[in-house]
Amino acid sequence: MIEFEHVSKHYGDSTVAVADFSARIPAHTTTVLVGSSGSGKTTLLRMVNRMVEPTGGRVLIDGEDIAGTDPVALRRRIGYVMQSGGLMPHRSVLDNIATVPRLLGTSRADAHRRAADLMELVGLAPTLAKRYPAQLSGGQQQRVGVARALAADPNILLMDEPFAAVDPIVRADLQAELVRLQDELGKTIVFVTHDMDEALLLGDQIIILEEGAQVAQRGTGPEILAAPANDFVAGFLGLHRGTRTLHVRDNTQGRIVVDERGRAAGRLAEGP
Ligand SMILES: Nc1ncnc2c1ncn2[C@@H]1O[C@H](COP(=O)(O)OP(=O)(O)OP(=O)(O)O)[C@@H](O)[C@H]1O
Repeated sequence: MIEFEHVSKHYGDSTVAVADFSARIPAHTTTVLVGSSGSGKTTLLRMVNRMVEPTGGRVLIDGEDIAGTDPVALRRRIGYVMQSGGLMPHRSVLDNIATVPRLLGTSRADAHRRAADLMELVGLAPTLAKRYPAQLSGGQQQRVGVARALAADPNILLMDEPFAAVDPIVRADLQAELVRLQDELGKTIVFVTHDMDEALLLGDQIIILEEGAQVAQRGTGPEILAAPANDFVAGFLGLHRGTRTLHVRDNTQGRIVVDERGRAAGRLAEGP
């Protein structure tokens, strides 16, 4: 479990990226931080692997304050996937994926074997192993990024808008793959996006952020769809524009979520 306890982040005198944020991210689930540009999502994500140090408050992983851990060691046991892929351009796909296991002392042969398995896991053909990142499509590069993040078998996976730069059809493929992977692997995933549809698809828990990482609402997708907390959330959901395709409907078995054709897409959990 990851816990944010009253964390804040100030830059200089005037920028408050994060005012006062607290949250619990349960293990083996996907939590999506969603909000508009500049709301502090990336800042929060990077606090988890100490790429950003909070100005105040604490971040705990399994009860341990990470301020007392070695940041390099911490980063090697947390997977991190960025929008840009962040692949090393002069290294092959296989070497890119094998990077962290090699740094952790795994032999080259073992690291390559593991990398080949991971390529299969994320849906990359073995024939791509010797290519360089520039010889891959955007979607393939993001798959390499996911495989690399999984290479050291981390419990935690941080994903910062990993699918934002690819076209909508490839994005839908990557999202579906992530759902499948997560079913199989059960990682603790923190996923940042500004796309509410992506949040609804991937998030067991969704935290909607306003400027300064103020929490506008948190809950499951169906909970948020059923009862948007305020106008900001309703606006974010696109309810004012009538563009949202999922709706909540009451039937004899309780409240269900239905898609644009009225087909049931899920059941709304009973509140406490
Ligand atoms: N190194 C920095 N120095 C100064 N200000 C920063 C720095 N990093 C982020 N900020 C500011 O902190 C605020 C939150 O930034 P952050 O990148 O966390 O937002 P975000 O929600 O991830 O946005 P986006 O969706 O555009 O990536 C912004 O106002 C940003 O300009």
